[in-house]
Amino acid sequence: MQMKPYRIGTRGSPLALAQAHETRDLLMKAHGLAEEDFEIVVLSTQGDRIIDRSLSEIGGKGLFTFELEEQLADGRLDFAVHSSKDMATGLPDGLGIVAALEREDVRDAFIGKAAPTLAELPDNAVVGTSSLRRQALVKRLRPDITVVGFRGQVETRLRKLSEGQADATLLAYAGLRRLGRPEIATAVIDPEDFPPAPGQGIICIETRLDDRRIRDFLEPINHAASATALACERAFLAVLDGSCRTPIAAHAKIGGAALSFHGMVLTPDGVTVHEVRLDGMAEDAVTIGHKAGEDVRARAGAGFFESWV
Ligand SMILES: NCc1[nH]cc(CCC(=O)O)c1CC(=O)O
Repeated sequence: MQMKPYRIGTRGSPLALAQAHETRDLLMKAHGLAEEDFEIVVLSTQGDRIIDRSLSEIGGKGLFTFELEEQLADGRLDFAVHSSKDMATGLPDGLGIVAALEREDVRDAFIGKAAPTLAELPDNAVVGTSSLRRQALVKRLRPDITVVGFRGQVETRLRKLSEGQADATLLAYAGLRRLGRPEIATAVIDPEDFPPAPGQGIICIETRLDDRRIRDFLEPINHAASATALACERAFLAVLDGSCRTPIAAHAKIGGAALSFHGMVLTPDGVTVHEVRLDGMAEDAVTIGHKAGEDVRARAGAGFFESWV
């Protein structure tokens, strides 16, 4: 019998809290535990506090995890729940992603005020997004469109839309579903045209790699196909992510023992696109992601990743 409650670290945004609760509920079910057996520890991260600049300007993804990782490393937390999409390519020594939950919808949602879909937006419309990937993919499909920075929680972005700061915005459909707000999407975009960020829609759990007890505790809620897709997409990212300013999309589709990978690297203006598709076995997920990354890197040339830094 566990005497002290398991300490789960999370950020405090409504989406982060929904993800922490989902994880706790799965663990309660898997182990026959009660709510009192868990303590949800909410930490504010730099990424939550700095909302007036884009993430690529202020240093990228580790900003959403640093404070959680500090407390993981020194034992104040047992494990932390994250959106995989927000995880840096390299994690601090001694920490690792040890479980992934079943993937939610992988697609991006379009929230249009001027029109319900990207294709139907009027000429020279304005799209609000601070994601370089979404910016590049939008510009690729609609070069006439102007992209403006848009950060903050869902409610903030909807307010900006209603104030007329943009004609449309894009959000992960997974996030809208987890928040119970899927109906605000006016369209859901085909990932073949608009591939997701590596790890999009996958909740992952980070802990100390040497904590056998916690790793065993988390094992029953790990979703094998999800973990495989995540490993593949992160291997692709690891080859390419010279800087967080590179728009990168990656989607590993798992069907039984087979894996089908689709990746893209773009310039932020969407003009230059390097696309890769690679099929293989799910057990070779990391090799496939790595190979796809090497392929894109070779085609893009060394200068590609430094050209706009
Ligand atoms: N960068 C914020 C973030 N991190 C993860 C999600 C969505 C949930 C997910 O992909 O699992 C979001 C919001 C968004 O992109 O709309």
